This record gives sequence, structure tokens and C-alpha cells, in this order.
Amino acid sequence: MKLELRGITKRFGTLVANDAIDLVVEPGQIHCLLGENGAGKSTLMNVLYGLLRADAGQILLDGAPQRFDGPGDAMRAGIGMVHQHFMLVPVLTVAENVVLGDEDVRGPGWLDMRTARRRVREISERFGFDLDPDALVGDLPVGVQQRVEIVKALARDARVLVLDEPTAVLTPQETDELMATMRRLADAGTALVFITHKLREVREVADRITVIRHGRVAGAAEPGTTTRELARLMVGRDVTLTVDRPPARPRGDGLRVDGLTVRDASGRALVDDVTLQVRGGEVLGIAGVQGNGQTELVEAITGLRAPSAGTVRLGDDDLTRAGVRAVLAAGVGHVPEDRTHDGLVGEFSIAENLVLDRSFGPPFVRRGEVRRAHLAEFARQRVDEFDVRTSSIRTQVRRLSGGNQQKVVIARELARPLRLLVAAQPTRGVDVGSIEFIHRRIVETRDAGTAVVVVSTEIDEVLGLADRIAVMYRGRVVGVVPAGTSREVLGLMMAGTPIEETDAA
Ligand SMILES: Nc1ncnc2c1ncn2[C@@H]1O[C@H](COP(=O)(O)OP(=O)(O)OP(=O)(O)O)[C@@H](O)[C@H]1O
Repeated sequence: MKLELRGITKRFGTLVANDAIDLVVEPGQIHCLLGENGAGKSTLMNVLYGLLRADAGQILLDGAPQRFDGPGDAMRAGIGMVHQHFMLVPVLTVAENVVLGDEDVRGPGWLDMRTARRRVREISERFGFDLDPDALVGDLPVGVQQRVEIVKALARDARVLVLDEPTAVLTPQETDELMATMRRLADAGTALVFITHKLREVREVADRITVIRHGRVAGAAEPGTTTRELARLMVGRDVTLTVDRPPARPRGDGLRVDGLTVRDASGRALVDDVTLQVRGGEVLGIAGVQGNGQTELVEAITGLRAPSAGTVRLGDDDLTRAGVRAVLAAGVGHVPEDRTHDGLVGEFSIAENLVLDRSFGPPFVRRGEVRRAHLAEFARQRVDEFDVRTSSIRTQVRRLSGGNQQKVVIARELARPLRLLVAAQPTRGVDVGSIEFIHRRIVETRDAGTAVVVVSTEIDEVLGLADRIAVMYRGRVVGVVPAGTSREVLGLMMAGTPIEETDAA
């Protein structure tokens, strides 16, 4: 089905998020939508999906004008959407999830499980998915859950499929599989809109590229365009894709983790006897496929989770089971992997979120009074410095685009002197220009003598920042390798091959 967006305009108060945007996606085409954080990509897709009502403009499908009063209308017209945050119910089966909400789309009486199972099997077969209709969604790996989202859209006959940053939480291998799936869908005549900040993916899969800047179409790019050129088109200037950094000068004891073990309620080791040291002035990268214990390791180091064995020491301080407040007071900064859950309070303003770590003490509170002017000045400086795109520091954080929310977290955590910075997925959802900036700031933090731990599922990010790299697999550190280790060796280690068996040994 051919999709045409004509002159779509969407305002939030005085902010023009979409300014007369035109976009044409042909059947069989993978159309990449690129743009920096806050450019207006998600807004445009939310208009298309009936989640937002445009102030002006038209949506046409195969030439026929549409009017969507909600996602139900959009789905009935053949539009499907795969979100970054899945909308699935973990305790239901694949087939149950696929029919969930069907009553809204097809009318009453459509919760027919036999048909649902058959549809899941048919679609899986047609597109080469390996998907058991009776599996519980919560038991499936992230990449497979995403396939369920796609099947759900296809089961409703989606002929225009929007994928909004679908690869942010996928492993490299899952990403490759998703790209292959997208190509098969396109070959079958689906029109695809693909939003991503990963330029490598754009180069791999795009048939057409449209760049959006400040709510307007800034231009189109041919599929063969280099990542450097794509980056320039997106942010309007040249971007350094790798940070220049002097060799590390490790000093002081820094962080010492000894025999750390974290168990779940059933006694299974999520972190299994991990021993690591990161000295002041160096970056330890922790690479690994999502879900191999990195999350729990970070939680144990930052006081969010009590380990069942082992110790966490920072210099002379014992932080084992010290709790979040004591860890914060010891000079630990934490960029959590899930910003909406652990890093921000959506209903609070940007200014308030920037001082969440210290709002109970000076300099922002004195004799029980909040010093508003002080707070505002601090917030404005941070917003400028970290290029948080917003019209006001009083804006609620949940109204910011995803990448700009991430910048608020980073700006807060890097605003005070740190002995240890633990940054998990620090640039998830962030555009190339801001990645450059955040990486530079992490290196500066290191050079100021802070011990830095960067946890990332992106091999390129780990390679770009780490002085040493620890690879985690099933809760254990399978090896610690030097900075220059090849992507291939890291990839093997991430799949569980111990270091002795790789070429790096
Ligand atoms: N509900 C809302 N209320 C007010 N402003 C909003 C709302 N939703 C989005 N905005 C603003 O609209 C602009 C465009 O945001 P949008 O989420 O579309 O950007 P994006 O291109 O998807 O960015 P990212 O790459 O960071 O996800 C931003 O300035 C954002 O703050």
C-alpha cells in the first residue's frame, strides 16, 4: 500500500513539532526516517497511527484521504506500529497477545483462539519466523518478543508498518534478523517506515532516506550515502564518529568488586562470582548481550540490590549493602539503563529532575526553603551545556523526546565531582551529534581521575570508550581484554567463548 503524508503540521503550544511535512512511502520500500533528538519523527508517526491529531495536513493510503480518530482507525486502514517499548502482556501466550485488542479493531466476537493460533503459524511460516503460538511472551528473548509485535501487526493485515527505533534493545544478531525480516516484508509489498539512530543500519537496509530537522524535511539521501554524510545531514555539521582520547593514566584504588554474586528469588546466580577492578582515571567497558547479568551487576554496585556474596569497595569505603544514599554520598554517579523507570520522574520538570540527587540539601535548599532562582540558573546552564532541546526548564520531562530525556539524566549525573561513574547504555536512543558529546564528556570524567564503568550492548560504544573490556556471559566475566580487541573476538566472547579459545589469547 502506498502511504502519502501531505503537509502534516503538529503543534504543542507554541512549539511546532511537525511543520508541513511531506513523506511518500511506496509499497515494497524501506523508508528510513532520520533526524536528531526532538526533530519530530515520533510525533509524525504518532499522527500517522492516530495517537495524535494533526493541526493540518492529510494522510493518504493508495491515494485515498484518511481520517484517524485513534489507533483503532489506523489499524483498520492497514497501518501497523512496532514500538521500542513493547506493548505485549508477558503472562499471556503469543497467540493471546496477537488477538488482544482485536475486538477494538474487528468488532465484538473476535477473540477466537483457534484462528489466532493458526494465523500465528501461517504468518510465521510465510516470513520464516520460528514462533510457538503457545509460548508465554514473558519467557521469550527480547528479539523474539519483537517478532510477536510484528506478527500482531501482520495478523491485522498491516500493509504499512512503522518501526520506531526497534533495534535499541536488540543484540547485533537479533538486529540482523530484524533487517532480514524487514526485507522479506518489503518484498511482499509492505511499505515500511524505519526510525533509527544507528547509521550502520540505515546503510544496510534503506531504499530511501528522509532527514527531518527541527520539524521540517531537511532533505533526502541516496541509499549509498556514507555514515559521515548522513550524520552531517542529520545534525547540520560534521560529527566525529569516534572520540580522540589520550591513553589512560590509572591512579588510586578506584572500584574493587570481589567475588560478587547476586541471586534471584529462586536462588539462581544472575551475577556469578564476579571480580573486577577499575582504577581512577580509567574506563572499564562491560560488553555483553543484554540479559547476561550486567543489569544486576550495576544494581549491586550502585546500592540498588543487595548481593548474596562478595564485596564492593570504592577506595577505602566498603559499599557492599550500603544502600543508594550512602553510595551517592560516596561520590558515585549512575546512568541507569532504563531512564524512564530508574532515572527520571516524568511528571517533574526538567529543572527538578536535574537535582533529584540532591534536592534535600544545599545549595538548592537552605533553611527549609527551595532557592528557586539558584535552581533555575543551575538547570539553565545544564540544559545549554548538554543541548537538551526544550522551550523551558519547567517542561515536564515526559514531554521531551526520548534522546533529550537521556541527556537530562547524563547532565545530572555528570554535574558533580565523582569518584566512580557507572553508565549503563549511556547513549541509548541518542542521536549521533549527542553521542559525540556524551562520549567526550565521559572521557573528560575519566581524565579528571574518576573510575568509569561503561556498560553497553553496542560493541562500537565499548570499543570507542574502554581502556579495558570485560565481557559478561551468563552472569560471569568470560574474560578481560585490552582496548584494541577486534569486534570479531568480542562477538565470540559475547556468545560465551572463553578468552583462551579466541585468537586474542
Ligand atoms: N505531548 C507532548 N507535549 C509537548 N511537547 C511534546 C509532546 N510530544 C513531543 N513533544 C515535543 O515535540 C518535539 C518532537 O519530539 P519527537 O518525540 O517527535 O522527536 P523525535 O524526533 O522522535 O526525537 P528522538 O530521536 O529523541 O526520539 C520535541 O521538542 C518534544 O519535546
